[in-house]
Amino acid sequence: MRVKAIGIAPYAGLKRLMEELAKEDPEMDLVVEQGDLEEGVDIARRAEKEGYELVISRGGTASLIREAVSIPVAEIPVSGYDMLRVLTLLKDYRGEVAIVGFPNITRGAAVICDLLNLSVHTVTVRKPSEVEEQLESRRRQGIQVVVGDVVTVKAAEKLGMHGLLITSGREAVLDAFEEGKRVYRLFSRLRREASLYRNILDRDRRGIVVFGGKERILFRNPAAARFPLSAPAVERAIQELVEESLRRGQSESRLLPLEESGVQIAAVPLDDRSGETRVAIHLEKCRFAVSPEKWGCVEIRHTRSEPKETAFHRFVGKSGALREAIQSAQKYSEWDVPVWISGEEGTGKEMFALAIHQASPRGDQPFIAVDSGCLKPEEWNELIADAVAGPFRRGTLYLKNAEKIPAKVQKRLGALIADEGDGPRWLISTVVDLGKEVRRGAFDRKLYQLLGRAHLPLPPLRERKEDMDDLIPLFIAEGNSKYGKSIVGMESELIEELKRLTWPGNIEELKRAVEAMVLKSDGHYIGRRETADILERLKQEASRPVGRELDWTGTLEEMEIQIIQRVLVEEGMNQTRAAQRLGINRSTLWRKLQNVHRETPPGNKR
Ligand SMILES: Nc1ncnc2c1ncn2[C@@H]1O[C@H](COP(=O)(O)OP(=O)(O)OP(=O)(O)O)[C@@H](O)[C@H]1O
Repeated sequence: MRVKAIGIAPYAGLKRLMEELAKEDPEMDLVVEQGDLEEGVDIARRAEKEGYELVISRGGTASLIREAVSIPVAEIPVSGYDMLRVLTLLKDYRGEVAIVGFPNITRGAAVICDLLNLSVHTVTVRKPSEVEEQLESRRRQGIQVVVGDVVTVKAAEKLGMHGLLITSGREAVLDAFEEGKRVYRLFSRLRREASLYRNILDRDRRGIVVFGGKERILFRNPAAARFPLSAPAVERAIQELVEESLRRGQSESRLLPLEESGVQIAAVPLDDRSGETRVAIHLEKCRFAVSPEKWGCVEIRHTRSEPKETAFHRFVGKSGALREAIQSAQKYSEWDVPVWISGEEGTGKEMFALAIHQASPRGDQPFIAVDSGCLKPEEWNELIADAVAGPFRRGTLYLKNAEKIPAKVQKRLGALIADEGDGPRWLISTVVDLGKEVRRGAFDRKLYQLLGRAHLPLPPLRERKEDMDDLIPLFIAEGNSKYGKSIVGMESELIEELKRLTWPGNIEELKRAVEAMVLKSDGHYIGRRETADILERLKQEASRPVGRELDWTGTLEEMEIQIIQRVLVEEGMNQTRAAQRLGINRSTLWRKLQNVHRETPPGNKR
């Protein structure tokens, strides 16, 4: 490897020496020009433009060049030999001598003068402009001879003094050649590496932008131009993500709905030992159009605002059923498997799905909740494309009302899940009995079997009424902050009445009812009097069919089971009263109830 180098010699003799030595070095392709200080800098600048890869120069000239160009600069050192040579010359000189120069010269000179027992004044300067001033005052002291670099010698001549130049010897020049080649090799290796990374970044289809202190953009790849970086929503999201990622010292991401499609934005703090805070922003377009008009069916959340250990802390209620569900969900969150959550409307399915996501290793990625009933066929295609190869693949996709997924999509989902390749974590929820849907051919059997491996059945509120003792105060508190009230509780008689209702809309319905009561109440306690109309409405609601509408597609036996279930619920699970209403005796009811339990999906005790 030959190095195309430019030598910049501050004095003529050095030019000659460098040229002579370069001829003997097969790796050195050296052209030498003469130039001191600024003159040398101009030569170096020009040489860099002309494609030279290395500069070799000396002393102050080399230092100035280093500041001005971005190719490596090797310096011919002023060696001990050089100094020794010039001082030996002065050994027998009787008059006084001064050495005037930059620290690189005076430091070594002082030691040598000491060794040779020479009495020489050493004067250190920091700027070329100081040289003349120093020489002037030495001259006034009667000193006639000064030793130094080219600046010193030139100034001495101007003032009528004798200037002795410290010339560089062969060894110093050869040292500089070796140093230059070493630095050049290192430099070109780094440059090759940088160009490799640059190439990778330039071809990345993600937009990549690197910010360094005070929102300065240090780098952006060509793909970044496709993203509206200065759109207010994007700017805000980037700023928040940068702050968040630096605060936590980890990557943070967010899916942002933009006009024509969604964009996944991630902030990655860079630990590049530069001593400067740098954050890379990755931008990736979704194919799935997360447009505002679809916000009813698609919701994207970013959750890692709390430590993942607290994901399940928001659940209120001490019933065994709830605690059991939380335990299973915690277990499922650790495995990256699809989970099927079933339960009547408002039982907390989405809350569980979100908690599973948050507690999982994907918690810092987006959680995308999709209402399966809302999507058109082409939107399913986009959604799956983003799930397989787009930004959704790292997050969690929660498909609610999964019984409404079109048959074709069920098959594709089944194949995707069975494949177990890279892709999102799938969570799905249903309000209907999927087992029965499978039996009547309305749901894909393979998908059902894959989902059944991790099933989380959520019991309706009427089967865990003790949870209401904790839920009611929680919803009062939420109502207080929503409506600016300061209610401290609810009359116990009213609580008892609420517990007697069947709550077909479950926790969601309870929440809305309590909030409505908070809004109506003026005192510190919610009483029955001022909330009588709400209670009445709830009673009417409670008499509507529980769970879902009667399903007329099943067999006679299946419909009988549905009727028994509904009457039982409406009679507050009282079997005697239910049997009376149905016109059968209790033992017949009991026998039929055994069928009910057999028909219910595994673990879903209704
Ligand atoms: N154990 C609980 N503690 C506190 N709040 C709860 C609990 N369970 C559910 N909730 C609240 O009840 C409401 C309904 O829950 P969620 O939306 O998760 O139900 P869902 O089963 O997904 O409903 P749907 O079937 O209608 O989509 C939410 O506001 C949720 O925060």
